[in-house]
Order: sequence, then C-alpha cells, then structure tokens
Amino acid sequence: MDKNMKDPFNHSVAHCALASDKPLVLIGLMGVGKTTVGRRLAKKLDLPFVDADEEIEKAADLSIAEIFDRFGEDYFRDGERRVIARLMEEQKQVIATGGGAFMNEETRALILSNAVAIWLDADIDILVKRVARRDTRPLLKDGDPETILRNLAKTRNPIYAQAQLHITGNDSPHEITVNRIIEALGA
Ligand SMILES: Nc1ncnc2c1ncn2[C@@H]1O[C@H](COP(=O)(O)OP(=O)(O)OP(=O)(O)O)[C@@H](O)[C@H]1O
Ligand SMILES: O=C(O)C1=C[C@@H](O)[C@@H](O)[C@H](O)C1
Ligand SMILES: [Mg+2]
Repeated sequence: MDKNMKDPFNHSVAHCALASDKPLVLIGLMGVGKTTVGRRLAKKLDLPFVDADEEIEKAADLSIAEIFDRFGEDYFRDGERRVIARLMEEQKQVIATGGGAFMNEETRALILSNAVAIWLDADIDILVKRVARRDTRPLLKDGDPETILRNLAKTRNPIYAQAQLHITGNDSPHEITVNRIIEALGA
C-alpha cells in the first residue's frame, strides 16, 4: 500500500471510543488547560462538560484550598476518586480532572477502564507563567512553582503517558489544541 494512503484497517482506539459512549477525560499538569480546553472541546463535540475540581468543591461546599487546609491531601484525593467514579457512570461527556487525579491508582484504573484518557501536555516554562496568574493551587504554595512543577512532571509524566492520547498544546490558541484533540480522536 502507498505509505501516504490512510490504512483503512488502522482504526485507532480513540476513534472507536469517539463513536462509543465513553467519556473523554483530560489529564495533565496544573495550568496545562484541562478546564479551558475541555470546555471548548465539549462545545465543539456538542457534549456536556464537567470539571472534577469544581464537582469536589460543590460536594464539599469548600474551595480546594480549604479542603487541603482543613482535611489534608489524602482526604481530597479520596473525594476526587469518589467524584470521578460517579462521573464514569454518567452520560458521555468531556471531563477535566485535577492534575493529581490520575496519580491515584484507583482513580487511574477507573479512568482507564471506562473512558478515553487524553494527556494534555505543555512545556514547564509555559505552565509556570500560567499558574502565576492564580494562587489557588495548594501544591504550589510552599516553594518555587517552577521547581515544584518540574518535579511533578518528572514523577507524573511516565504515569500520564498511560493515557490513550498525548496532545501537546504549548502556546497554541485553545482552538488549535481542541482541533488537534479532535483530529487525534479521529473525528
Ligand atoms: N492554549 C492556551 N493558551 C493560552 N492560555 C492558556 C492555554 N491553555 C490554558 N491557558 C490558560 O492557562 C490558565 C490555566 O488553564 P486551566 O485552568 O484550563 O488549566 P488546568 O489544566 O485546568 O489546571 P488545574 O489542574 O490547576 O485545574 C488559564 O488562565 C487559561 O486561560
Ligand atoms: O496537580 C494537582 O495535584 C492538583 C491540581 C488541581 O487541579 C487541583 O486538583 C489541586 O490543586 C491538585
Ligand atoms: Mg482545571
């Protein structure tokens, strides 16, 4: 077969999943655009959008910073797992997760067995600039955000890599990243 021709038998996992009822779950580091890109992706695919961080805040009636302060990270991660388990049972939708959700083994297993995981990625120096605009992220409070993000990337990237799709957004406008995701999904 001509190598420039699209192989008609090479249906990607993601393509099958787009046609299926599986939710599309965005994972990746803080500031990479899971919420903002996720919202636009949902709009373009005419799907509902939900942000797991916001769902946790609603369920606890507290901000994420308050949950961390009052109850600690383990409590937050357990709430996050429960919220994501519930979202996996709902209609097909686009779900933006918090940056650490996929690090929890049970949460990761839930996502990988029920959804299409999309790892949204960008260079750390871009993330550093973005997160500086808002100081609501508890994990970035105690130290230099760049060092923290670089260390998180080192430990998390090999785990994010288990996602079915890996999309690099960097500084492209949101719309371009959305289109890249849709293209990778085979829509
Ligand atoms: N492609 C982009 N170009 C320019 N700015 C962007 C892009 N993606 C995200 N941003 C900006 O970066 C900031 C962080 O984005 P967003 O809140 O969507 O990240 P997130 O991945 O949901 O982070 P968190 O894990 O903390 O929830 C926002 O101000 C958003 O507008
Ligand atoms: O990367 C993380 O661990 C986090 C990211 C945010 O979305 C929030 O879920 C919280 O601040 C923790
Ligand atoms: Mg977010």
